[in-house]
Amino acid sequence: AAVRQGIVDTVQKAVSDPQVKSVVICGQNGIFCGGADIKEFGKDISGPPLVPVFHAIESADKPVVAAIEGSALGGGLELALFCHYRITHSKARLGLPEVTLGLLPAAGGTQRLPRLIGVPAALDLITTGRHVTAAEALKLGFVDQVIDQNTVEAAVKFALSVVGQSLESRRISTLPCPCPDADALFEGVMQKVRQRARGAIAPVTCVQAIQAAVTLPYAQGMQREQELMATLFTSAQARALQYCFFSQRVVSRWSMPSGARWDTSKPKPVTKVAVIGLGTMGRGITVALAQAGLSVVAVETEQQQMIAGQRAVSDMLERAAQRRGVSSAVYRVRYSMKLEAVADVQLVIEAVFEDMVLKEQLFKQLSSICKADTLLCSNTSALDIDHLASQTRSPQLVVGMHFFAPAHVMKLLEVVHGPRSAPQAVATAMELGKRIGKVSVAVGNCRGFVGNRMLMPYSQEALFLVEEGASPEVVDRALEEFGFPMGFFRMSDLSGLDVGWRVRKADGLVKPGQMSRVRQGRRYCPLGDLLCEQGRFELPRGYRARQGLVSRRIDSKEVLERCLYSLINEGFRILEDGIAAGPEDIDMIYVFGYGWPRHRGGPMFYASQVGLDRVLQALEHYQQLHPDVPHLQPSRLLRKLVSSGSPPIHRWKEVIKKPHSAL
Ligand SMILES: CCCCCCC/C=C/C(=O)SCCNC(=O)CCNC(=O)[C@H](O)C(C)(C)COP(=O)(O)OP(=O)(O)OC[C@H]1O[C@@H](n2cnc3c(N)ncnc32)[C@H](O)[C@@H]1OP(=O)(O)O
Repeated sequence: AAVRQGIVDTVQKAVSDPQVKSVVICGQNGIFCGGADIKEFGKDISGPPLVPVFHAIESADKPVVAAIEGSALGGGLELALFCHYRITHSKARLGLPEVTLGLLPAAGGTQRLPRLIGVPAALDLITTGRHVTAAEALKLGFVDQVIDQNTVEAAVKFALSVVGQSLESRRISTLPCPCPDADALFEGVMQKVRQRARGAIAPVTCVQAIQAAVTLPYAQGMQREQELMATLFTSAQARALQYCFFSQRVVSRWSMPSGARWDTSKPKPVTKVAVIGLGTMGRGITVALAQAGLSVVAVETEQQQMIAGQRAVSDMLERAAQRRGVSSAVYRVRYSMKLEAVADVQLVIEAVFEDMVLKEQLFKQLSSICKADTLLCSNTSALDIDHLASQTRSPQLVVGMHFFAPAHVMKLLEVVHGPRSAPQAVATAMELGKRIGKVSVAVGNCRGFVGNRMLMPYSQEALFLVEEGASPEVVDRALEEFGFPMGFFRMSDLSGLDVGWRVRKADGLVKPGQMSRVRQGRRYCPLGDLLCEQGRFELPRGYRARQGLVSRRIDSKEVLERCLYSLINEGFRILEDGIAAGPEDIDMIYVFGYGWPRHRGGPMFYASQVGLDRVLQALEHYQQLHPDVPHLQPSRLLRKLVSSGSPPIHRWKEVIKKPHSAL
C-alpha cells in the first residue's frame, strides 16, 4: 500500500510539474519491482488503485522511462509497460508470473503485452508465467535497450535525449492487436492450455483475457480483464498457489529436533563431490551436480554399467548444453572403477542398488577411504540412515540426500537427518541442494522418510479398490482428474512394477504363489506381486473370482477419499512423530516430488480446505467398513486438531506443540 501511494503521489507531481521535462522510474537497491505484495491478497486491500495513475503515465506529454534492474515481475512489469520506454540491465529478469499465483496480470498486462509483442508470444508468457532474460525481452520486443552499465544513469541520459519527440507510437493502448486466424489460434491454444493446466483455472482464464484484447476495443478489454480477475482473486486455487509460494520459502528455513536451525548452522564449502553407482539415479545426480559447476568423481565398479552410465551422462550434458546455448559440463566429470578415487572429495553421494547389506559395506569402506571430515550421504529412498551412520567412524557426518527420478529434472530433494546427524552436515546438504536448483526439505529418519511413507497407504488403497471392483483405469482416471499427471497404476508401470516388489520382498511380505490376503496381521493385496511373478497384465477379474470377492461399482469420490485421505492421515502421523517440521514441508515434498497438483496446495493444505472434520468423518466411515486396514484409523493429531476447532493450517503447530517430538 505504501509503495502504491508513493507511486501515485510522485507520478502526479512529476507529470504536472512544468519544470520536469522527462521522468525516469526506478526501484531501490538494484531491483525495479517484484509486483504486488502477495501477503496483501488475503486481506482487505488498502491504498490507492494503480491503473488510473498508470494511464496518467502513458498519456503524459513528457517521456517516462522505466530503468529496469534486478526484477520487473507482475505489477512491476505492468508498470513498466505503461512507461514510454524501457531500458533494462542485462542481468534483469522480467515476466508476468501471476498465473503461478492463481491470478492473471490485471493491471493491463493481458491487454497491453499482446499489442506490443503479438498474441502468440503474449499467450506463451502470460499462460506459463515464465521469467525471461533481458536479452529475450529485447528479442520479443518489450524492452528497448539492454545495457551492462548503470541502468538509472543510462535511463536518465536517454530520457533527456528524447524530450520533445512524439510519444504517439509509444502509447501501447493506442496500438492495434492484430491476430490473423484468431478463432483457430485460440481454439488450439485453449486445448493445449487446458491439457497442461490439469484442472488449474488461472491459465485458462488468462487465455480468455488475451482473447478480449483481440476482440474488444482497449477500454472494454481492460474492463473484461478486471471481471475475469474477480473470478480468480478469491478462488480456492489462488489461495493454494499463494500458500505454495510462501511454503517453498518456509521449507528453506529448516530446523532439527535439537533446536539447530538454518540460521544457526553454517554449511561447509563444497566444490568436489563423488557419486557412487551409475544406475539411473547416479547418472541424474551426476548431471545435476556437473551442470551446477561442481567437480564430480563418478564411481561404478561394474564395467558394462560404467560404459552405459558414462555414455548416458555425457549425452545428457551435451544435450542440455545445446538446449541452453552454453558450453557442455562434460569435462567436470571424472570416471573411475575404483572406490579409492573418492579420497579427496568433500562430499559423497551413494546411489547404489537399494540393498542394506551392500550399503553397509560401502559406508564402512568410504569411512576409511575418505578424509575424516568428508560428508557421507545416501540416496536411499527408505532405508535407515542412522543404521548407515553407525557403520562409519563419524556418524555425525552422515545424512540422506534422497533425489527423485529423473534426478537432474525433478525439483525435490529430501535431506534426511538421523538422530546423530550434525547440524552442519544438514546445512551443507541443504545448501548443496539449493546450488543444484532443488527445493530441499529437511526431514527426520523413518521408513520411507516423508514422501514414500505417505505413498504406502495411498498405493495400498489403490490396490484394495481394484480388489473390490474398480478397474485400474477407474482409479487412475479419478486421480488424474484430480490433477495428478499420472494415476497410481500408470505411475507404477512407468517406474517399474519390480521396484515396489523388491521393497515388499525385503519387508518379508511377498510369498511366491500364495494368495493370502492377510500378511503380518493386516489386509494385504498380492495383485502387484502376482503381476510380477507371472508377467500378466489383466489380472483383476480372475483374481477376484479366485478370492471369492464380489465386485461392486466404485465411484471417483470413493477412490479419491480412500487414496488421498489415507495418504493425508499418514501425513498427520508424520507431523505427530516429528519427522516433518510442519505441514508446509509435507506439502512441498508432494508438490515437487510426487506430482500433487500445485493448485491444490499439497495434501495437508488440501485437507485444510476440504475441512478436517470431513476428512476425519470419511476416515472413520472407511475404517468401520475395513477394520483390517490400520492406515484408515484416524491419527491422534487429526482428532486433536478437529477437537481444537480445526484451526487454519498456519496454526497447526500450536496444536502439535512439540514438533520433532519422536526424535
Ligand atoms: C507496485 C505495483 C503493484 C501493481 C499491482 C497490480 C497487480 C499485480 C499483481 C502482482 O504483481 S502478483 C505478484 C507477481 N510477482 C511475483 O510473483 C514475484 C514473486 N517473487 C519472486 O519471484 C522472487 O521472490 C523474486 C522477486 C524474483 C526475488 O527472488 P529471490 O530469490 O531474490 O528472493 P526470495 O527468497 O524469493 O524472496 C525474498 C523475500 O521476499 C518475499 N517476496 C518476494 N516476492 C514477494 C511478493 N511479490 N509479495 C510478497 N513477498 C514477496 C519472499 O517471500 C521472501 O520472503 P521471506 O521468505 O524472506 O520472508
